[in-house]
Amino acid sequence: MRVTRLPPGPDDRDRKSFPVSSPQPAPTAHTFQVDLRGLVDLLSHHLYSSPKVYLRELLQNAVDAISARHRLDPQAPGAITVQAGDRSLSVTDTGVGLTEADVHTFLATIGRSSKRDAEGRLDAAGLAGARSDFIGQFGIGLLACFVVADEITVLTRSAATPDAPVIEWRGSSDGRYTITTRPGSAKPEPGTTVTLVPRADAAQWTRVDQVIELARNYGGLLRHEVTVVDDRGERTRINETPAPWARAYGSPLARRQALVEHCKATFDFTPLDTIDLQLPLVGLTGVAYVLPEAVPPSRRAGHRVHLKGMLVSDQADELLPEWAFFVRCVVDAEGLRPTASREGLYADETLAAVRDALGVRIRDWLTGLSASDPALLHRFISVHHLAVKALARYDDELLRMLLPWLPFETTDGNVTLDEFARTHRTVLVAQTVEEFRQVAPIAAAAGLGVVNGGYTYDRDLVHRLPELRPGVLVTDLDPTTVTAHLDSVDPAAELAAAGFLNVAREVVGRFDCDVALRSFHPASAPALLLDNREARHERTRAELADSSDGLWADILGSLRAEAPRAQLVLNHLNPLVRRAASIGHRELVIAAVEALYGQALLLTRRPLRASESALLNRSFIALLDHAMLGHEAAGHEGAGHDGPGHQAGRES
Ligand SMILES: Nc1ncnc2c1ncn2[C@@H]1O[C@H](COP(=O)(O)OP(=O)(O)OP(=O)(O)O)[C@@H](O)[C@H]1O
Repeated sequence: MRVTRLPPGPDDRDRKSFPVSSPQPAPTAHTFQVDLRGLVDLLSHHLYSSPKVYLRELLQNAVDAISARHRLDPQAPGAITVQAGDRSLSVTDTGVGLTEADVHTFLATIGRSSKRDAEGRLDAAGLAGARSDFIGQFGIGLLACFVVADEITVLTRSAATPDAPVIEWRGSSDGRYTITTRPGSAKPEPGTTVTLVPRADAAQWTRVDQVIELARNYGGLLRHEVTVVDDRGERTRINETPAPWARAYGSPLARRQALVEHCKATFDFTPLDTIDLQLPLVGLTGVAYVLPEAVPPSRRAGHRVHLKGMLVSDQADELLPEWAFFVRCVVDAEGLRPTASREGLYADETLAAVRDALGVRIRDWLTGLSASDPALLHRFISVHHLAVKALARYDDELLRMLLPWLPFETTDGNVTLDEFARTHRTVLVAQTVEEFRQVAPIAAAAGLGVVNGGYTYDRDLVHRLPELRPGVLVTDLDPTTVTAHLDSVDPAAELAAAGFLNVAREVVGRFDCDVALRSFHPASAPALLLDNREARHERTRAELADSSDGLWADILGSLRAEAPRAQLVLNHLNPLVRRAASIGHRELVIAAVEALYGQALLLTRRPLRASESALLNRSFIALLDHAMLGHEAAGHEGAGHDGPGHQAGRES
């Protein structure tokens, strides 16, 4: 390998020097030395993800060489043959070939590429030609061969200079190379053959079955014919051109089936649908396959991106917007830039524009389905409704189009918001799943319409309903709304229970909770605790403010907000509540209220605070104590078969 000595730059002559007392000795120029082994180690361990990239680099050089030859002669043959034997591997192309001078300049100079001009521009003239013809650009690709072999042999004949001799170049991983002129018969036609003898530890990468698999993976979409030949002369065709989505088929159904097969072979799933992708500005074509099963949005997308047919990445999640996690794509593009390892895409403005444009395409497919194939849309939504909801939150048009299809959990069952709003002009939103579970049956019995807003995205989406369906009112479920819709009890019963209710208010008032007596179904439920998140936060804040002092208490105090108090609704239809309302024993009433409150509290399934656990404990002990006292008293009277509740009911 050669390291180019840098000529003195014009700046060296013009550079101004600072005044110094004695003349300085003239600086001596030196040249960087390159330790090729160190460089190969860097590439193999830090740039490339696996030794297998050697084949990609060889295929890519062959493709570029054919492209360069086609610039000279569009009729020239374009074929690549990989010979995979037990002891060596070679890649032969019918490309432009190299003269001896080319070999010194391009092949043997690290970082030099015929695909850029001397200033490093990609749109160089001459052999390089237009950038858009080539995949390579960095001038390091051939080094990937040293990851699997210690020596590379290149036998080449130039098409650009037909009378130039056949050249054999042997490069070694220690940095030395030799050049030999060979007779014309050694390579009768223009083109290049690169041969490697793998090191013992890398032999697995050049075995014929591995080579076929790698060639299919990297080169399955190459536009020139690629064939792998084994020791016995058996030929395996690697690619069929054009790409599956660009071929002509007898019918739309035949095309559809072919793409389904392609998806199965590539991603191992049967797609729900396929979306054609085309962005002529960057020469991109391809297809997005819709996943038949839901995936967590955080899962990496794994799109396959080819540049000019050559696979660059099979994990390119930056190709589509994050929300499009329900598709997997295969695309082939002209105008995207690979990174130097050629295992990812360079994150430039073009990639950002491509991502946006592909996002629009996928969104259009989605919105178009509602008109073209409602049954498919239905299936899609039942699998991917979370993805669609995530998307619809930020996309008004999509929300408008898909709202009629999105399912929500409501007091009418699993229905769409549109359907729900037809029967409930006021839509109440429970903010947590627990709140919904607890309140929904009672609210439904009272004729209220409640949507479970406890799931990700649902609350936000329901609140946007009035924008799309004017006249519908959406409001968060709060305790007073529910209580207002439950049947009130008749004034005489309310009066009779007044003493009991006063004690109850005293007991639960300490927990910032009001008490109401109502009749509601199911009658088996003695009490309902209506509470919401804001009210709870407000209470926690107030508690903290009370227990802190100084500045902290002032800060917490200034955050005070008007939040609805919790409400304990006692059910007058419930026999236990009626009985509790009729007893006059103050301590037993207190224990009963604490127990009713505690039970309603447990049904909310939220974590209990220390004071609430203490209340539950207290009421349990008090009731137990009371039951045993009652039992003893009954024993004395010789009426030991009455249950404790019965006893308690009789005390007055
Ligand atoms: N099969 C080939 N036929 C003709 N020229 C070749 C062939 N393989 C390599 N070369 C020449 O050797 C140069 C260096 O190749 P190398 O693979 O190291 O880098 P590159 O292809 O230019 O860029 P990259 O590092 O991006 O792959 C190429 O620019 C090309 O001029």
